[in-house]
Amino acid sequence: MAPAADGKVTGLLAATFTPFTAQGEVNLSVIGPYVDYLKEKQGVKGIFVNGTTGESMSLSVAERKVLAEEWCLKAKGKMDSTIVHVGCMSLKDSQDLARHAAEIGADGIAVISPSFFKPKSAHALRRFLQEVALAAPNLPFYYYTIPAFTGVNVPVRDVIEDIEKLIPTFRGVKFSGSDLLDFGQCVSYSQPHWSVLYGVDEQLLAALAMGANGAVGSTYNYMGCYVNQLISAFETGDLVTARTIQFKIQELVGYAIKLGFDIGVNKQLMMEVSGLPLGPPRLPVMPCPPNHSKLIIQKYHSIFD
Ligand SMILES: CC(=O)N[C@H](C=O)[C@@H](O)[C@H](O)[C@H](O)CO
Ligand SMILES: CC(=O)C(=O)O
Repeated sequence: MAPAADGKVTGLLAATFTPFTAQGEVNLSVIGPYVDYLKEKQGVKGIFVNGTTGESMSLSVAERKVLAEEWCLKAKGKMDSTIVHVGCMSLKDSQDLARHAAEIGADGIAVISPSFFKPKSAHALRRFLQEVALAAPNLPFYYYTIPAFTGVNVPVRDVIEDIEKLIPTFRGVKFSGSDLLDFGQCVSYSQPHWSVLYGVDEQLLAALAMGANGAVGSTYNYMGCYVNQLISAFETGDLVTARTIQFKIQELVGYAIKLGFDIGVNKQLMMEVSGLPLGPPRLPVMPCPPNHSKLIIQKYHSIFD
C-alpha cells in the first residue's frame, strides 16, 4: 500500500493514546516524542487522534482542542495523514470541533455516532453526520463505526448510500466492527477516492482480503512494525507469512482479552513497549493492575522477540 498521490489514506494509522500527567491532566509534552516514536520505531505513517483509544468521550471539548492542535503541529511533515475524531454526544460540540480541526490544519475528520440518544435509522445518522461535515466544508470526512462501544448497529452500507449528495467531502469509513458482510459491501460500493479502513486489528488480514485500503488501530502503536510486514506479505501474495504475523497478534490480543483488555491495559502495554510516559487512563477506565501489566508485557516479548 504505497501512499496514494491524491491524498487518499492508505496503510497503517495508529489510533493514539492521550498522554496524561500522573495527576490526570493532559500532557502535551509527550506528543512530539510520541510522533517520532511511531514514525521511527513503528513505521507508522498516519495517526488517528482523539478516538476511542484516545478516550475522547472522557475529554472536555477544550482538552480535545489543545490535543488536536498539538498532534497536528507535531505530525506536520512527519505523518502522511492526521485524522482528528470530532464526534460527541452533542451536535454543537461536534461542529465546534470540526471547525477547529479545519483551523489547525488536520488532514481529515472522523465522526462516531452519538450513543446516548442513538439514531434510530440510517437517515437520522446521515443527517447528524451531514450537519457535522458542513461545519468543515473543506475537510475530508470519515464515518467511524464502532458498534461494540456505541450500540449503534445501523449497517454502514446503508449509511453510505449516495452519501456524497449529502456530504460532498465524504472520503471513507473507519470500520471497527467484525461484520465482514457489511464491511465487504462497503468496499464493493466504495468510490475510487474513498478509503475503507479497518479497525479490528486481530482480524486485519480478513479485511485486507476483502479489499480494505488501510487500517486504523490501537495496537499499531506498539506492533505497527510487524503489521507493516503483514501488509507487505499480503500484497506480495505470501499468505503464509501474513497469517503467521496475524496469528501472533491474535495470540497477544486473545491473551489480553482473557485477563481483561481495556484502554488501561492497552495504554500500559504501550508505555512498557515504547518507554513513553503516557500516564494513567481517565476514570471510569481504571489503571492496569501491576500483575496484569507484567504478564502481558512478558507475553508480548515471548511472541515478538
Ligand atoms: C475498542 C478499540 O479500541 N478498538 C480499536 C479500534 O477501533 C482496535 O484497535 C482494538 O483496540 C484492537 O483491535 C484490539 O482489540
Ligand atoms: C482504535 C481506534 O481506531 C480508535 O481508537 O478510535
